[in-house]
Amino acid sequence: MEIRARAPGKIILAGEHAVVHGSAAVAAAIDLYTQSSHHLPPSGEGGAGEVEVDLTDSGLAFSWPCSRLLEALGVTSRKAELQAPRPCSPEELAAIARLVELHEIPEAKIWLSAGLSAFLYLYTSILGCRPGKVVVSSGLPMGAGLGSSAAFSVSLSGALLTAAGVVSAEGAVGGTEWQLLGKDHLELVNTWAFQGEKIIHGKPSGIDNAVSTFGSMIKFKKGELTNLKSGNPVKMLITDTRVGRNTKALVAGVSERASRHPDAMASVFHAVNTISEELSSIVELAATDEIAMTSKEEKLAELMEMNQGLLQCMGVSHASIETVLRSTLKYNLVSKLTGAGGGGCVLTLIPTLLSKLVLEKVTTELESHGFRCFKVEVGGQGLQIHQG
Ligand SMILES: Nc1ncnc2c1ncn2[C@@H]1O[C@H](COP(=O)(O)OP(=O)(O)O)[C@@H](O)[C@H]1O
Ligand SMILES: C[C@@](O)(CCOP(=O)(O)O)CC(=O)O
Ligand SMILES: [Mg+2]
Repeated sequence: MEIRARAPGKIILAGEHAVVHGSAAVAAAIDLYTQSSHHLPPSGEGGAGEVEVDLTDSGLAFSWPCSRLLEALGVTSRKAELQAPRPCSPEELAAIARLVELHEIPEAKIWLSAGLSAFLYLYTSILGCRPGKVVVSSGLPMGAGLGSSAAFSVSLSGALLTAAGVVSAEGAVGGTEWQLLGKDHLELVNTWAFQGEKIIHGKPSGIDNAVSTFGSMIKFKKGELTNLKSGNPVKMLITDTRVGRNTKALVAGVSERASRHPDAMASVFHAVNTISEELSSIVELAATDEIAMTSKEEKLAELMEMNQGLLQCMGVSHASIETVLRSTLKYNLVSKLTGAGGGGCVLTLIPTLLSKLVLEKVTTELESHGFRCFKVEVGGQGLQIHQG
């Protein structure tokens, strides 16, 4: 029996980093997914066998004998904890890191070790040291600000909790083979995925796993989520600068700056909070004619521009991001980084009245710098399950 779960990536329209320090942020799911499938071993294998994970995007697969996992971690899945995950303790994380180190990961792919640790934690906590195989594949660029770490944790948690019989799919997603979970089950998946994000990010706000689990467009503040009903479709061009970076290090860098300049950074975070609040009410306005639409888009663009300035204050912009900003500004288009910054992806707001020709020109110019441009659908479904 195979259980598949797919979870979307996200864009952050306003509020990244500041959201870690309690400000509001606005994010939306995008139609690029990470898929995890869990395969049960043939019945009767009992406690023997292996736990295997195939990370198809990196072309690497890893396995651990169940006896080795049991010896290192003990029986970690306990029924009561399935409903209320306990955070991974430093001792457990160290034991997991030693299990990851048993495999020689090529230096060029060492960033995978955080994802592997999250996998081992989620697998053994949810299914214990039982044999099984998980295959992960993703349409998201990794480490580029589109929330691949959260989509990884959400899809894994969804597949493993379904395999454990703790959550189950109910309604079908119209015209597809995918099914949705009810609200309580989604809440539980989200709580588990947050533990995975903690292993990968260190100190996540929880916004990425929340939007990947629940989908749609959301405002998120201090763990509280508000669904936003976008009055008109929001069109964004995404530019991947292809400059690799690591969210954990960038989040830690902002916290260090905040401890060096607590008052100045508190003002920056406060300003971001105001921008996110304003942006969230503007996206909900339904503009019914061209004049109203243009005015709405101008306001959104201005708020994005202000947010980008504050992200520069936090020290998370990058020369490649600045190149995108300059290139798009030539065409009167506003951009901001999305996610942790330091490279990765940049959003450009595409006004409804923008001609195809201008869009082509700006895309060609961005691609001439070696960047990759693509358009995404914003605000779609969150976690989806397929059993069969
Ligand atoms: N499909 C995947 N397979 C293996 N690891 C993954 C996958 N997706 C994400 N990860 C883990 O998440 C990390 C990237 O997370 P992060 O730095 O937060 O960037 P982002 O979430 O913006 O893509 C990777 O280095 C890896 O450890
Ligand atoms: C910088 C931050 O706000 C978003 C990080 O997103 P990503 O991992 O770069 O996709 C961190 C967080 O909210 O947990
Ligand atoms: Mg991430």
